[in-house]
Amino acid sequence: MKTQMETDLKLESSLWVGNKRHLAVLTGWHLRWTEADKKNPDKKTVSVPVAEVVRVEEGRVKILPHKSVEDTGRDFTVFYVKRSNSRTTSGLLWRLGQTQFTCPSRVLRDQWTKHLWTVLKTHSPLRPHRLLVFINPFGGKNKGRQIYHSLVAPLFELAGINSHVIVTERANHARDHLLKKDLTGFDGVVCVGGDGMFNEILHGVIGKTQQEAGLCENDPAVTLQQCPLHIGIIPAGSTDCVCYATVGVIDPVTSALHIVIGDSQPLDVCSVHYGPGQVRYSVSLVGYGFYGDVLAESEKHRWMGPFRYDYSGAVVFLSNRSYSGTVQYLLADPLLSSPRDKTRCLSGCGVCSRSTERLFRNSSDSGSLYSSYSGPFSNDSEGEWMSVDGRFKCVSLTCMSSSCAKSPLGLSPSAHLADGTGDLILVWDTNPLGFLKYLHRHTTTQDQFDLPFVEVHRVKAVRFALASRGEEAEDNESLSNGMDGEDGGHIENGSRAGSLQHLAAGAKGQTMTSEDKTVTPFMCGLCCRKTPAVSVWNCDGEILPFPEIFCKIHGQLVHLYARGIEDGASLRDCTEERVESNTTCILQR
Ligand SMILES: Nc1ncnc2c1ncn2[C@@H]1O[C@H](COP(=O)(O)OP(=O)(O)OP(=O)(O)O)[C@@H](O)[C@H]1O
Repeated sequence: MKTQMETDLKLESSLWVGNKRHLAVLTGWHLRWTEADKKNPDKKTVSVPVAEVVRVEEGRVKILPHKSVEDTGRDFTVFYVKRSNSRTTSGLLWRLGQTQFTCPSRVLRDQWTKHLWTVLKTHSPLRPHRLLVFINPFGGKNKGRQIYHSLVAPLFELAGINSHVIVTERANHARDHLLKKDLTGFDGVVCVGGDGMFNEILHGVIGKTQQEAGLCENDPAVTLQQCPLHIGIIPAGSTDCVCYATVGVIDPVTSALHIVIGDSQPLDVCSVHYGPGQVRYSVSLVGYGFYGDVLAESEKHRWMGPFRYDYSGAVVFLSNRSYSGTVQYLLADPLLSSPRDKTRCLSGCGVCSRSTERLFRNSSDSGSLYSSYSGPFSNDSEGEWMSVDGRFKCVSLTCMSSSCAKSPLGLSPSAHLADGTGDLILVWDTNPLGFLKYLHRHTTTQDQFDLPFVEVHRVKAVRFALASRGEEAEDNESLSNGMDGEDGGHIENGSRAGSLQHLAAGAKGQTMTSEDKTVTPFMCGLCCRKTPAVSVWNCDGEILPFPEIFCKIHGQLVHLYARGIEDGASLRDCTEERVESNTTCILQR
């Protein structure tokens, strides 16, 4: 069915592109042009969604090496998003396409530009006009400034975006600025850096929103206010996992174009409450055990650069540790989706869009999540609380697939960006070979959950408590016994029954003793029986100083300038083959 916009705004003319006559058509949704030569059987149509038109300018416009405009009175230039395949990753790269049209008269030219500007305004209400940009000059390979000024700033300028740029001088500079300064007039915040820098900005934006709403973000019972400022990520870090999982490629030009056209991707955020009333936010990994130990170990080897993660991973793997604890989790509705349904959260994801309505319908009473946590377990209206205890290699919670270049499908390949849930992955204690198999599957397309010692649950909240010292001693003993003769199966030394238990007990977080915090030198677990009792939590690359935590997922708390991972196969069918050859691609890296 045609919309009002489509029927009202149809414009069709014969225009020149280069030295060839074309039939150009503008509807409410698309700008299309096709070569008018009836004899040419190979003529192609270029079809650009209006939402992906970056800029329309009168005259013949060139932007490289410097912007120049030649106005003959009959020309106009359209800049738009053009897709191409990436040679290095599986995703689609976005580039700036440019086409010059020549009209038979100035009147027709004015009619075309006026119509294009009108549809652009109507279609893209979220295009930013003013942005606050933070550049971490020391992220990744120290190229943040260069990436921004050579690849991103020219696009912002072309799109008429006014940017206020701050090069950070210390860690938490961006977060403090966001919390303290007046942000009136800004449409969004841009992070030029890696995941650590994004996390800083995430804390600043969420903190500022709650501050202005008069809400106490440390209180897990509070329903946090959705943040009005969009966040854009220009990848310039070492891993750039959040960018990869929300855009599909790590490419500054692609990300800049998503910002320019005002794409909007809602994102779930996990609040992690620990210690006496403290909170941190996570969008990718909250991990205890292996992932906590790898982070703690890698902090000692920062001088190695990004290689420190591989090195520390190997060291921690060889230490063969496992930890006791009790994990309690509030199950999400299994009828809506499942972490093993083999779907992927792609651009326009049905699960996320169905969740949008549900999340906002329930937002008025979602504070009751925490009430269920502090009281006895029950099958309340929010879902079912479950409890398991035993020894784990790792306990991980992720709000997204957490895919990255090294693990293209991620920690939980079917996790959704914006459905108000997270995936809890419990890897029970197993022998080193079994655990290696689990880790290796992250780098392949094999199902990492199809192992007897791994389970995954789609959840809305999680609580982790340490085992009591008595239980732990027992566990350690059974660990040493269980080591012998196991091959890939998990070592049965805890309760996996999913028994319903009382949550009130131990609700207060236990702090680590100084003995727990002391880093024991890692040694091969096969020859070293005494392992430390407590690990640390890795919260999106930050170490949490308390092992007992409560996590709650806040559906769609923030919005990114992104649209989720595009399905390359379907887009290739509908756009790439129809792009004509004389369309130039500028700003190519
Ligand atoms: N000027 C600065 N000096 C020192 N540290 C900074 C500065 N600006 C930001 N930081 C901090 O540097 C940390 C790491 O930065 P960033 O995430 O950009 O790069 P990275 O660690 O190389 O990449 P990734 O996080 O993707 O692995 C962030 O936690 C941030 O708080």
